[in-house]
Amino acid sequence: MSTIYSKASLLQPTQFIFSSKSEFQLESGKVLSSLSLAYQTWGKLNEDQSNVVWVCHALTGNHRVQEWWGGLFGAGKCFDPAEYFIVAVNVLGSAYGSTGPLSTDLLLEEQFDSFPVLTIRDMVFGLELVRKELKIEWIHTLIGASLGGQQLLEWALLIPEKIGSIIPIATNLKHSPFGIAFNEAQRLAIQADSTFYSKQENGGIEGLKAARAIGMLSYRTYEGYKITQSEETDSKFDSFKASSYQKYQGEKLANRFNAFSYWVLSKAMDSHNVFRNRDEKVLGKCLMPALVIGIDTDLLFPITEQEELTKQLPNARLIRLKSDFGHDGFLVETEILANHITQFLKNN
Ligand SMILES: CC(=O)SCCNC(=O)CCNC(=O)[C@H](O)C(C)(C)COP(=O)(O)OP(=O)(O)OC[C@H]1O[C@@H](n2cnc3c(N)ncnc32)[C@H](O)[C@@H]1OP(=O)(O)O
Ligand SMILES: N[C@@H](CCO)C(=O)O
Repeated sequence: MSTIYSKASLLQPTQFIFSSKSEFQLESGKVLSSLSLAYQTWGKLNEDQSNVVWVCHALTGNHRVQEWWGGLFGAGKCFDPAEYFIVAVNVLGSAYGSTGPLSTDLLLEEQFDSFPVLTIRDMVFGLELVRKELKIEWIHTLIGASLGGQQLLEWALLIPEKIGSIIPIATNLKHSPFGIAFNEAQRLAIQADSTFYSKQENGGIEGLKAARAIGMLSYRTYEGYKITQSEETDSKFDSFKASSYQKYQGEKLANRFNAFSYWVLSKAMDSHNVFRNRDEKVLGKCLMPALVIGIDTDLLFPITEQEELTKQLPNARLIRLKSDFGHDGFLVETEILANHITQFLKNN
């Protein structure tokens, strides 16, 4: 195990690696031969350890929250590191330093397309290891959207007595048939690239680009594309802006991610079901205040899913966020999000 905890007193985000040489048991029954989790802390843990804000990131996000949620985290923002001790872990299976399909310290039979199936619960057991390493016994606020919200819910069910409040955004209690179908369409695109099976770092990269282009359709909306990708002229019959946008988004992801992690994380998203092997009233034990946020145009995690979540959590309030940007609204509409969160933090 390795951390340099005292560095967390700096007001700059600081990166760490948690590592364990012990086998890590997965829900599938398989084990990972070793485990590393990249994480970041930002701010200072106060004396009574009451100021922890823990962030769970979405599919292709990472632990460096300032890079993708700068509207919520930073000096003068609703989660200001001068006030809060902000922790985020790069999720197990991802591509930003945590154990994933490209980790060279894994056995060969665990790498590339042979990386074992992960579930959201596996990810949360990874978060638990980091929490224990940091000796955090109380999380003031746990926040996460999309796949991050799925982790949040699983974690809140695992340690409800250690969590002060939760902010699940654009997420669900179990992944829908529609969501699984979207993920499968993306995995089919990856599989259609035969280099996915070549046991090389860049394997499946063309497939990944196509997968991202498909994914974008589930993250955005008709209206969003109309606003950003409409042509200025009616004279065109080819080379449309919307086409080059789709290609660009594929390239952009391919430059910062890999097909194997994308595969594994999308499978984990599919696995999400808080009711698996549990009672149907299980949410009743999450008594902490909850600010549930949904986006009115979200196709992938429609607001009916957050309505159901709000109904099942004993102490929850639902905010319906208006956005033209669909599911990705949680990354785009940070000003409105920040207003609601600031109000929630004042009241709890
Ligand atoms: C620094 C990092 O790597 S952050 C890593 C963490 N990433 C994440 O957490 C993932 C979450 N983030 C996201 O999904 C996205 O970044 C979002 C939702 C926040 C915003 O999406 P973006 O792709 O940045 O915005 P948007 O959809 O408006 O596209 C803008 C980009 O498309 C380009 N673009 C727009 N229209 C077109 C077009 N017709 N043809 C080609 N390119 C186009 C723009 O030039 C811009 O390029 P840039 O990103 O290189 O500046
Ligand atoms: N834009 C988000 C979508 C999934 O929530 C991501 O890439 O993580």
